[in-house]
Amino acid sequence: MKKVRIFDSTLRDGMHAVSHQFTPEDMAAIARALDEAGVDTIEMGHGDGLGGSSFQYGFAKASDEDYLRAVSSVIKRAKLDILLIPGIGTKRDLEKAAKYNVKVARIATHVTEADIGEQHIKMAKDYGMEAIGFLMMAHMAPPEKVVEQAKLFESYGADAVYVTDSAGAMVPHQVKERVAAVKAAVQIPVGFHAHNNLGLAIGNSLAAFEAGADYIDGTVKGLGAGAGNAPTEVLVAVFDKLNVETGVDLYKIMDVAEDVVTPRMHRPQVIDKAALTLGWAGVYGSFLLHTFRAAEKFKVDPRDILVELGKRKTVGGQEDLIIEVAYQLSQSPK
Ligand SMILES: C[C@H](O)CC(=O)C(=O)O
Ligand SMILES: [Mn+2]
Repeated sequence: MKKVRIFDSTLRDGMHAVSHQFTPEDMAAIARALDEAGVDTIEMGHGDGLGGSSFQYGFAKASDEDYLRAVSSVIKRAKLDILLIPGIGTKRDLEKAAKYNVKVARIATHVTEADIGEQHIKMAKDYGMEAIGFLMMAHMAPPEKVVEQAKLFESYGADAVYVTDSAGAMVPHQVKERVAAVKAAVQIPVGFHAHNNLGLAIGNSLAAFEAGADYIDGTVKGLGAGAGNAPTEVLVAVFDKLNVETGVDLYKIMDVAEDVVTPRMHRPQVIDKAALTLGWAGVYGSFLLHTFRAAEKFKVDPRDILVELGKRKTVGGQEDLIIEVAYQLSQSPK
């Protein structure tokens, strides 16, 4: 029987959908339920990774350490995972994570900037963690470039590498081309992380699996940045129909969705016009909340801001440009 490893990021990407306001108790309740359902790997933390709680990225309800303590104390089977963007998270954050039995560190860089993750991959390995390179905004680079960058991560000692559709901007053939090219070029497992801005998160995840992806990301109820991610419970059902082993109990993960996560959601996870614009314009998912705030402040249509950010090919870390774009749009003649 074929197998796929499911990474659930409800407690990390899902934090974007609740403005990073899950409490440590919320996280512990969801983590316990995911663990009992058989999810292989559970990612947690601020939506922008360790160290993300800040004026720039939005303050979380609690500190990284409070979340780590709460979640690590309830997990029995699953591997605990964190995401770290070099520059937002630091060595000290990794050190903290190691103290709380974190087993997997995903080091996230823009798709053309794997080199800024070299030290962090090595540090994570030194802490005995599984270290994974996470190439964000993969739609912005052609397959050859994604391969070049994946090979860099492999050369730094990464245990796996991800093709990440941060903007939910890819259609299935683009996912297949990138995943298949990376799979053919590296010796390590390849993962795929979808966003649902074009309604393709499940379809793209399947395309990735068919192209050879070994690891697939989901979040319960699809909770995540923009229109969210591939819903874990749907992934489990679909893989089951295809006779692909996930290790996750389907009824239990459905129950996690309905009984544990839904009551804690701030709004339904839908493809609204802003999220659809993110996918269509190819803009970074975590820009959405900042865009709403700027649109409100400068009285402009959030879609105009997103389209302009797409034209300027903005990447994670350029959040301050959102204000600038909103201001400029508010000054331009109607
Ligand atoms: C920090 C981002 O939210 C990482 C991620 O999940 C993505 O790029 O997608
Ligand atoms: Mn994401």
